[in-house]
Amino acid sequence: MAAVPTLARRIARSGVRPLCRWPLAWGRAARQPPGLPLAPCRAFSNNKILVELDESSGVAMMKFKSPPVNSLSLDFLTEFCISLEKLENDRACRGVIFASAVPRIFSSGLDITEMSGKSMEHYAEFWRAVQEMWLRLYGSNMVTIAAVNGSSPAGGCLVALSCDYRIMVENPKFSIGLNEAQLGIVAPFWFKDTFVNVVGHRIAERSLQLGSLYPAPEALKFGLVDELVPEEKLQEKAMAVMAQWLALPDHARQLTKSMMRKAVLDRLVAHREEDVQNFVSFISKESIQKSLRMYMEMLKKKKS
Ligand SMILES: CCCCCCC/C=C/C(=O)SCCNC(=O)CCNC(=O)[C@H](O)C(C)(C)COP(=O)(O)OP(=O)(O)OC[C@H]1O[C@@H](n2cnc3c(N)ncnc32)[C@H](O)[C@@H]1OP(=O)(O)O
Repeated sequence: MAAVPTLARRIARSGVRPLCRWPLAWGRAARQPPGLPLAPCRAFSNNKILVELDESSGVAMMKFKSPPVNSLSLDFLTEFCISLEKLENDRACRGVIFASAVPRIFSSGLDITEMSGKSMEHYAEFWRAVQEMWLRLYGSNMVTIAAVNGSSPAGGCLVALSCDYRIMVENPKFSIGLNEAQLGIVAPFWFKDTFVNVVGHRIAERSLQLGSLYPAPEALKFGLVDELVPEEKLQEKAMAVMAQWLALPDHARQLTKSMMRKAVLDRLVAHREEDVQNFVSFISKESIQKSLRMYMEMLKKKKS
């Protein structure tokens, strides 16, 4: 399997820079009365992701900072996996909240430029990184909460669906869903499985066939997200939900999570290379490349 060495090499090459070891403005520091000693907070950052871990609560905040739209490029996915692995191996960390540092967009999904006009080798490397991101996030032992502070189509929706809980800003201009069919492409079986596990078979089947994107209030109606809050309450709400989930013993929660998700994870692990080959042969078809080019053109025209 070429997958593991390739990603491992990219991880080894990538520099993750420690930023500081004291509290930052988003967590306890913001709530702590003045004059009291502050619990330590560790932060690290790479080019596209910023992580702050509050050691006293065991909660990390991972912020996506890859403007203009937090698209899931190969570099983004590699940095995401490195950051998640660091937290997973850190005994001080029990939960992660994911949010965007880019206004109005949580993530625009897979970076279309990684799937268009590139070599077969590139498509294979990119797809392995997408698989790796999902395997690590869906299979994480930590409590994972998506604080969806903007639109979140396709791969962005998958990130949110892979978490344990989703809180979205109540703005109806923000939409979420697996819209792959609108691009003329097909969500793979493990995107579908993850979706079915959240919303059920019927809603997933209809939404996938139509490539539906749902405004936040509609997404709430059928459980694609768990709750809506005003933007200014999002962080506070995510911390409160996290505290609820962390109140349980880790081992009981982790074993339960694994019981619920194992079959779906195992299915990709068992067919990983086949899934890569399937993606490469699908995405390199001229008809699919044409659809992607037209979609990118449509995005550009929408602006003018
Ligand atoms: C057998 C296997 C089959 C294959 C399975 C593949 C599964 C695929 C999963 C995916 O995730 S595909 C990607 C789907 N994503 C989308 O459809 C979102 C597209 N983007 C938008 O709808 C909008 O950009 C937005 C996110 C709602 C933001 O709108 P806004 O008006 O704020 O910004 P824009 O002007 O539209 O975009 C700015 C800039 O960014 C470029 N861009 C947007 N999204 C992507 C993307 N996903 N990948 C790459 N680039 C993207 C956009 O073209 C603009 O570029 P410039 O014109 O400024 O150069």
